[in-house]
Amino acid sequence: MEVIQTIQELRSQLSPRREQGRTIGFVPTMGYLHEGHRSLLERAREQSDVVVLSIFVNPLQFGPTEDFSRYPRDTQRDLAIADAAGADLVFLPSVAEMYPTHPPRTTVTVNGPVTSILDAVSRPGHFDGVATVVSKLFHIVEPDFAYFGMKDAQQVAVIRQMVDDLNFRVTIVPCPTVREEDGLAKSSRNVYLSAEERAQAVVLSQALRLAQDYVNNSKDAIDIAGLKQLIASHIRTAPLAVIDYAEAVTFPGFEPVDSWSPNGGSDLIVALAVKFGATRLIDNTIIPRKV
Ligand SMILES: Nc1ncnc2c1ncn2[C@@H]1O[C@H](COP(=O)(O)OP(=O)(O)OP(=O)(O)O)[C@@H](O)[C@H]1O
Ligand SMILES: CC(C)(CO)[C@@H](O)C(=O)[O-]
Ligand code: BAL
Repeated sequence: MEVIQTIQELRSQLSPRREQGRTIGFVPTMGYLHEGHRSLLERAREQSDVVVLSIFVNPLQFGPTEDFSRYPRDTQRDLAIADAAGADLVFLPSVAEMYPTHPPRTTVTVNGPVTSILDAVSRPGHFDGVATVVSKLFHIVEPDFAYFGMKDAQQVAVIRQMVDDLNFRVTIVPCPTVREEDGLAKSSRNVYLSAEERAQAVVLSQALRLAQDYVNNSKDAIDIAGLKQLIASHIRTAPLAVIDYAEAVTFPGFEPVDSWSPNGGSDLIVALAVKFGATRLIDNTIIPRKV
């Protein structure tokens, strides 16, 4: 496994492989790798000839009061995990390498319903930061396939829209959310949780399961306000939990609806953002329509 810090060196490593007709699979991350990241690398290893991992804590996608400077970092451990999971090249750029002018002179904005709700509202500018860095990384790596986790389902939708609208020649591969045994979605930020917060954080996945059961047991169209109330009441059983949002919107359109029927036109995504102290966790589940 090669560890590369500059754009020029990465391009010169990838060009000959591409010319030999080898497919490139790309897993962009912010590091502090866990089993969720590993599952993306393994999926890339199965599907692509060359697996590229990037580790870059992107300042552009953090708000001024967010955790950019304290975001967990452990490069040596990350490299060992990446190697074991079959990465061929690890791209570890500095902020100056990615943003020679900071703030950057040119950015990418994704518009429409997908960036009008949920994390787009709670984290203003976040998806511009994500779209900008991912488009730069796509231009640098020129992958055939890029792998993203569905824990960040709205991010997947934003990137898919960007890829469609700006004609990137990459196939986005969404990968399922990997969870702890009790259901908590794996996340680099779980490390911030105290023991008490960690124990209570199980309410997120439990609330999603409740939502699924509620829909499965309903014969009629679902009243979304009622569904949201059910989820929120369950989350509030955790005394340390503070709800940022607990929403249910169409998927993949991310459009608000008052009611939803499994016999209707689209799937439903139930999406949560919950704070425990300064730690903000997200999770979601997709409830499919009947086909
Ligand atoms: N539990 C998970 N299962 C599958 N994929 C995941 C999981 N957690 C993160 N990913 C995916 O890994 C990629 C890199 O994410 P990132 O490095 O931000 O990790 P993270 O654990 O989501 O960190 P954060 O604490 O910032 O939420 C993204 O595509 C993300 O969706
Ligand atoms: C896609 C990404 C690596 C862009 O910085 C980040 O948003 C993440 O880790 O999900
Ligand atoms: N996992 C998405 C990256 C972020 O929270 O900034």
